[in-house]
Amino acid sequence: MTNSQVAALLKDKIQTLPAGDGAQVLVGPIRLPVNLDGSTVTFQWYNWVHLNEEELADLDGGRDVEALIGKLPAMRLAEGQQSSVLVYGDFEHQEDALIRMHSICHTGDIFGSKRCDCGFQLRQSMRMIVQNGAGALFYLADHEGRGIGLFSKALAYLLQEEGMDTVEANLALGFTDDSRDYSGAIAVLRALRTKPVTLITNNPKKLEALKNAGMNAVKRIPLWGDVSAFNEKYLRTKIARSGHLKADDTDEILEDRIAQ
Ligand SMILES: Nc1nc2c(ncn2[C@@H]2O[C@H](COP(=O)(O)OP(=O)(O)OP(=O)(O)O)[C@@H](O)[C@H]2O)c(=O)[nH]1
Repeated sequence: MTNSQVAALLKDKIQTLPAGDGAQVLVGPIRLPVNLDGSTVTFQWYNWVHLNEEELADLDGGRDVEALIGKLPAMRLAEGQQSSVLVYGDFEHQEDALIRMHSICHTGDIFGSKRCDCGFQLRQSMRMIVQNGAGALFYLADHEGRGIGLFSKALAYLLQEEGMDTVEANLALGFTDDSRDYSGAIAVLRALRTKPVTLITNNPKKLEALKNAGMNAVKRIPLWGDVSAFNEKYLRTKIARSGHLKADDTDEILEDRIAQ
């Protein structure tokens, strides 16, 4: 099959969204049945890659799908990471929709590490979105370790074992506490929905990022849980130093753990 024939099959599922110093090339929707607590739930999955202006110029601003197909092997995409979004229900039209901007956590999301609450938040937010009837889970691949990358997060973990908290460890390695950027995800959200969204997060900076980008994000639902001896300090540091907001029952959730 020629690149032109492949492009003809795919072109209706590929769009280019202006973002920052280039654009996101967004692919989807793709039907994705997911095992959620033993039930099969079908999401619509979208994936995107950021291309800079120079890369876009070779692709007629992203419109030349045939040229894009031809370039894929040389782009070595497996060496970087691409973000994606799982969409559920009538995300474009339902009045109330939940979204989660989930920062990738290799250790928590994939291995089930108990040093953080990320794996719990990932699964729980999927449940909440399905229960709500419509929503979207953005899985942000360039956010590892709050933007420091997996290798640096490994070093930060070692420094934490020497007594530093998460913020001190990031600073000691020459980073800020939090260098995450949401502009790519926001460009995609804008293409998928313009009605208001409610954000699942304990982090008010995420809501601010959406609001500052002009998004219709007014509400926030907290998400605390899966507290254990392994992540209690991490969770308390989030509240004490990183500006995460407690919910009405957060103290109870933390104290319950201690009583166990
Ligand atoms: N630098 C660093 N990053 C960590 C550590 N533990 C988890 N992370 C990363 O933190 C990110 C999640 O950020 P959190 O601060 O837990 O939570 P948040 O995303 O700001 O807020 P929520 O929306 O409430 O989850 C993920 O990318 C994890 O990889 C750690 O000890 N050090």
